Amino acid sequence: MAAGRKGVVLRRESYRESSIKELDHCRNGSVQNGFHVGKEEREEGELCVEPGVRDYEPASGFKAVDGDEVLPPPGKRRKFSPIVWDLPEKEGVIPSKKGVTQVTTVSHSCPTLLTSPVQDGRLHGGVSRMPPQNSSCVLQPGHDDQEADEENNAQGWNIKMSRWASDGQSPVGAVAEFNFGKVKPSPEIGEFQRECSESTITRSSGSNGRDNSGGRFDGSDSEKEFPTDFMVDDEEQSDVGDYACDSDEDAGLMHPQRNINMLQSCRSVCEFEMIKKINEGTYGVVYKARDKKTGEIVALKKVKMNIERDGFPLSSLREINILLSFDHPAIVDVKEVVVDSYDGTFMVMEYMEHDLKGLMEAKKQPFSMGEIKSLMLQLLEGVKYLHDNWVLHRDLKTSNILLSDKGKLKICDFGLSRQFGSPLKPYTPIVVTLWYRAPELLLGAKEYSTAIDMWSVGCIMAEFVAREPLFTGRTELEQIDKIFRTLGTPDEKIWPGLSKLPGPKAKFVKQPYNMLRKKFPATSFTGSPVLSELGFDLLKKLLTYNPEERISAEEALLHDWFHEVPLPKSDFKPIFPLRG
Ligand SMILES: Nc1ncnc2c1ncn2[C@@H]1O[C@H](COP(=O)(O)OP(=O)(O)OP(=O)(O)O)[C@@H](O)[C@H]1O
Repeated sequence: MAAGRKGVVLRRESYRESSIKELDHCRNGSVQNGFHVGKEEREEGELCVEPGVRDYEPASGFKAVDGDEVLPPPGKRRKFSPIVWDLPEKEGVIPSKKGVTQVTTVSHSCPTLLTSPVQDGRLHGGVSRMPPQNSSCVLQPGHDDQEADEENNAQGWNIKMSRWASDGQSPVGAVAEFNFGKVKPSPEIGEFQRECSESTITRSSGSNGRDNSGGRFDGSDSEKEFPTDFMVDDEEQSDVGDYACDSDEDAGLMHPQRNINMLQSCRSVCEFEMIKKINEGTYGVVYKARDKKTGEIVALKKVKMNIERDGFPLSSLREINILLSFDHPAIVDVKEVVVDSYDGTFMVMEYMEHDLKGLMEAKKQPFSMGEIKSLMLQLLEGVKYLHDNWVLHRDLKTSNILLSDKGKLKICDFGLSRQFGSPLKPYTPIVVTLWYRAPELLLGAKEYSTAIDMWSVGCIMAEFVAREPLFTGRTELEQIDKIFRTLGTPDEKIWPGLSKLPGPKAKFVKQPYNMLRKKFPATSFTGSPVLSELGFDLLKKLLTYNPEERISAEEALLHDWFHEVPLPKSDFKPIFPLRG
């Protein structure tokens, strides 16, 4: 295994119980994180997330399955620590001490992630912050949808259990899904404005909107409809976090069993002025918007509700969860989560002027080699940070890399790569992602590592230089074929274990030579940037077949190419064209 590579199959030995602050957080109406995850009755190894900064803190560290102690990097601080790497004793369920499967549930008004015990395919009480009995809570044990399988694991997320493992390995525990009533398609900007101006707010006298009930609700309230609307009036918007409804109960802001005013955790999207729609992806529509209070320009990503399953996509929850927890200059910053009156949930992100895909298509001038090095350094720093924090991005591609007009790079779109390889969704042709997919995945590897991201980084580096994607297959077979034709057909000698991979048994092209250098000649007559020997060496190391030998982000950052002239350019001139 290449130095610096982390074994991604981890077993948590133990962890120090964190103090439970989420209830207070909600009551205090903090809008800092606007989102939190937690549970009141924690079992060993359950998701434990809370808002606020705290140290990364497994008391006794993690152990890789091969027994090597793998400690998180010293001195790393997270906003909070959302990811727990428990490996279930038995694939298929998320075990807990009591042998109870944990499911993840989501509040309708603010994506508060809750975990609750499930037994016999039913949610069981005992956890006070549960949705009401009549909130169309649908348990789907043994759901065969791959996404659902993975969603089951969102709270005890574990790479080994992810969709990158085989279908057979995918856990098939129960999944809780809540039908929160209205699901509205993504609104256009005009609709936002209407929604915000037509709506009204009712204030409760003397109430600051916080949970003053002291848990006064009892089980009898659980028969009530769980209203999904709450109204906010324009005029009241300045009073952020200080509004409430006539009665928390009537407004549905309190769940009878939760004792939490969930609304207080999230601001309303009406506090933002929509400027334009930037893009629409598989999981969300992204808008450019202005925070009416601060004037700050932000990007709002509206989470697309899962209409068929009528629920909050847990892959989006995971994205929110990860992005709220990470803090790195090369990872897009999610500031908070806001909601609208139709169950809409938006991630408020720092706004970036470009994504690399759009920019490379629109930009007439190629990036200079100094700029390419700077972009690669930033990308590798971001990927190293993810890998240091035990996260595989799994969907690195140019459209998921954002760039400011000053050349600051940020990785975005977390939690979506789990859709990789699932039945095609109409919005995103899978071929797009296929292009960056590592050969071990194409060949059906059940175990994988950080190396899959490094392959994608190699494809991106090649694209920076050539200004076009490197391998552009339309199907998995075509993708493999294109890779083999360029890099040579691998064999057991250069990739031990290859023959054991389950992947397609098709007869692949026999290409004995690596033709990569032909695509990236050392000289150019067109004036486009050329890869030096050192640059080509790094590219080759990124596009190495054997994942065990593929260069890690840590190693790549130390590569001599970055010390060779032209040096990485630190001062980008404003990049044009700006997004239209
Ligand atoms: N913070 C941001 N600032 C500016 N633009 C952004 C931001 N985040 C996302 N975008 C734009 O929106 C696009 C889609 O975003 P994102 O990839 O997060 O959505 P998605 O639904 O997950 O897309 P995909 O179909 O690729 O999975 C990006 O390619 C980028 O152009």
